[in-house]
Amino acid sequence: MIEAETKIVVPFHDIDVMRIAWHGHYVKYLEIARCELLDKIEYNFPEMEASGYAWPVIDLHIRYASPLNFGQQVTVKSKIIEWENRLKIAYQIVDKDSGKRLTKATTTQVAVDIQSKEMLFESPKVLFEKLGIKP
Ligand SMILES: CC(C)(COP(=O)(O)OP(=O)(O)OC[C@H]1O[C@@H](n2cnc3c(N)ncnc32)[C@H](O)[C@@H]1OP(=O)(O)O)[C@@H](O)C(=O)NCCC(=O)NCCSC(=O)c1cc(O)c2ccccc2c1O
Repeated sequence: MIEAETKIVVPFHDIDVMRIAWHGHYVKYLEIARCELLDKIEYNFPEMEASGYAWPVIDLHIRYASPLNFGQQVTVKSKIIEWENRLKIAYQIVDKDSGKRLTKATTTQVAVDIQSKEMLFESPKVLFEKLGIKP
């Protein structure tokens, strides 16, 4: 399945009074990783828009198992785990050096027809084509 690995160094402007990454910033780390993953299948935002579908995030889950520290080098591993009816991506944030798992997360996106603004209950053919899978 399609996977990506994205390097992030926890920046000073993301840390809180405990010198760990504030929980809200994780959404950006996932977004950066997701864009890299979607670029791999050439179906990131511009291609989605050109295909006639918006893909809003409708669900997000994050398990903050261990904190991310200021300056820590981490790898966000992302992979597509569902595509038939919705686009679900699973993430693991691991320490770059030790490989220790720090965070688990998932996001779910659904296709919305840009013209009609209606949600599709089955993913459009274009996603299957991008994934190299027969619908
Ligand atoms: C809270 C924790 C310190 C608990 O850790 P602990 O290890 O004691 O707990 P668990 O046993 O449940 O383990 C958690 C997780 O780690 C896995 N694990 C444990 N040991 C190992 C090991 N040796 N090797 C590998 N893995 C291990 C274990 O399996 C569990 O994983 P699962 O996925 O299986 O569940 C710790 O969880 C922790 O520090 N978490 C990070 C918390 C964090 O960074 N949160 C975000 C920043 S805090 C923040 O944003 C924030 C916002 C606010 O608005 C606030 C407002 C007011 C006050 C504070 C705020 C605040 O802090």
